[in-house]
Amino acid sequence: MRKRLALLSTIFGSMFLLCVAVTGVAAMVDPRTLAVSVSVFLVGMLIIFVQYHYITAGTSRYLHQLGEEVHALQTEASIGHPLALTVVSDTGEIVWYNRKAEQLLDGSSTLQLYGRMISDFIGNTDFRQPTPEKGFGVRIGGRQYSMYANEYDSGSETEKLFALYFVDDHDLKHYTDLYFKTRPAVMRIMVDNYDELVQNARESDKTQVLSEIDYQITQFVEKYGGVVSQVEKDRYNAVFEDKFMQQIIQNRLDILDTIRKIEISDRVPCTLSIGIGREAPSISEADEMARQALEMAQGRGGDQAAVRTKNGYDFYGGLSKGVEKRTKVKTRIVAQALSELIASSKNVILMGHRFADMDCFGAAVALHKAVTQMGKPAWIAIDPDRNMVDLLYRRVAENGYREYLKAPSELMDVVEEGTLLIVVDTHSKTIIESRELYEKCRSVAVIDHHRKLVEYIDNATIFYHEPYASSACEMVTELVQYLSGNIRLTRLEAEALLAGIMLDTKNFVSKAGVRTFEAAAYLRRLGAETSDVRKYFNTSLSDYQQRIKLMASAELYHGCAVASTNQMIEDINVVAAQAADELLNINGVAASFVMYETGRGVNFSARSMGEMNVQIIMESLGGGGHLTMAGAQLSDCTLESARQRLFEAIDDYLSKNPRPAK
Ligand SMILES: Nc1ncnc2c1ncn2[C@@H]1O[C@@H]2COP(=O)(O)O[C@H]3[C@@H](O)[C@H](n4cnc5c(N)ncnc54)O[C@@H]3COP(=O)(O)O[C@H]2[C@H]1O
Ligand SMILES: [Mn+2]
Repeated sequence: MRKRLALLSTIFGSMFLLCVAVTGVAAMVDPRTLAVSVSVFLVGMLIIFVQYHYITAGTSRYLHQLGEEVHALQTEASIGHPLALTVVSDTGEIVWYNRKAEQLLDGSSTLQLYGRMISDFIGNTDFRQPTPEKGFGVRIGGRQYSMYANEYDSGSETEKLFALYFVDDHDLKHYTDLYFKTRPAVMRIMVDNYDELVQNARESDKTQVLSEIDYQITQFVEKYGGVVSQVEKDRYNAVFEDKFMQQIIQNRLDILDTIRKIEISDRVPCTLSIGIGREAPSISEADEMARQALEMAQGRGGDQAAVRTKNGYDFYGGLSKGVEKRTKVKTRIVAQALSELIASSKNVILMGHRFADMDCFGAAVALHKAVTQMGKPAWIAIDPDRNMVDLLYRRVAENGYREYLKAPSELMDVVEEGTLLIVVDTHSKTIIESRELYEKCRSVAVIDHHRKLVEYIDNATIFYHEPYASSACEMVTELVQYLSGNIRLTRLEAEALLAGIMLDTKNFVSKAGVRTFEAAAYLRRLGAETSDVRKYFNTSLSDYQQRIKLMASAELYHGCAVASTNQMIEDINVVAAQAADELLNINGVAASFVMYETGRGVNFSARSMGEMNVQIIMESLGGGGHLTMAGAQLSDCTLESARQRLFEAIDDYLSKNPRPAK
């Protein structure tokens, strides 16, 4: 409007100038007309002036009126706005509110809201902070609102004002929440050692034990409002609403403890493995996740629960040693499959983990014999300089194996389409002897006894994984008896296997089960003597001295012996492993940890007497292993910060798994 008035004044201005010009010209042509011209000009000017004034006054009256109407409309719009709106001072005092806000904050009472504090309604939500994208979540009168704040700074001395808008999205939030809380979560439960229980329990105990297990599982599921069905004699499937599953997880799956407490005459412990699938887009996917999780829980030795979420796995329990499986049905099936796989391959490469020890080397040597007896060329991939099998390696090389022991790089050329790679004593891509060699081989089989890691070789045709076995050598001793071709091992090969078993069981002290002794007996029959095998473990005087020094550096931390060295010792891997073994002999030591610098970082050797699970502690540092024997490697890390991280890992473990009071 103002623009138009400006236009008008320009027009009037131009007309004025035009009149002056016309009058001037007229006066020059005939001075007599001057008087007339001037009079006409003046009259004209008067009319224009009056007109202009009139238009301006009318316009501004119109504008004023319009402004008032708009103002009234604005006020009315705010007052009657469908959203609740309040204006509060910087301190939170209510200075203005609309009708909706009156209803919202005051209900039916006629109490004035002016002067009351907004915090009486929204609690301690700080509206002065920048409003989050989806508003502040506030709860008023049992309903949920999103509150948006708009700051108004008049610039004057007076304090700031804030307009607060309340959007009622109660239903949206309520039902979203309900959706997440009631989404189905699936649990698969398996009795770890059903067959052993049935075989070993007395007839009179049998039914009682089995019905006790059944009763406890049903009770547990009912307590958390789930439904359960027994799908096989030793398997149950249950479905829960996710909020109850969360409670179950918060209570750290106490059903594991309940079942472990069931007493059986033969002292066979009774344990469960549980797999849980949560946060899946559909129930069938949740079930699939539960299946994978159950497999994982079993692969880690049973007596534990694995929870599969969209981000990976969480584990609970896993504190008992794992129950031995005595039936060898699986071994026979695997042996058959492996025989077929070997028969259909062109050649075979056997490979263990980096810094090969007697367990992986022994297993590789015996399998090498089996494969060559089946008529296929085979090699063992082992770094000749970086291993822990010094004496055994030499003995084996001297006895006809020299041409078959190759560094991984030397074997890259023999890999062809039909090459089979058999990985022994590890199932992790990160600690195998050679990643390049592994990646070049199309066909892979894995034979391992370590507790399952989340990162594992996932493309294996045969994944023979037995966390209950003491060692890879125990597994291979059993396998060779079932492989086709009637394989006969020589005395040296039997010794290599026995060395592996003795290494991993610490001379039949830890993890040695019925099957371990059966395997040892078989090897003994082939001529292997424990006293001869012991010689492969002999160390040099300097290693012995280093070990004593290392042990002397030990300090105690919450029942754990922690020793470390930053000296470069030649056979540090073996020295550290042996020091860790020996530290367990100290009274009151439940676990031992030995740390050593490698030039690239810090390595750990961890051992336990079975009461603490060192696998879990090492796993939190990126390593793994067993309940009683584990390790980890931290790269780019100083000894001191490694020590700190170890202490934190121990603290964390103990806070979740307190040691039973003695
Ligand atoms: N990043 C990682 N991820 C997953 N697992 C990891 C890991 N780092 C280490 N581990 C596992 O932890 C276990 C302990 O390793 P550590 O080197 O202390 O102890 C090794 C080895 O150093 C030690 N050893 C070798 N020669 C020895 C000897 N002559 N005397 C005594 N101990 C010996 O015997 C142990 C054999 O243990 P085993 O192979 O069954 O299992 C190993 C290893 O596979
Ligand atoms: Mn091993």
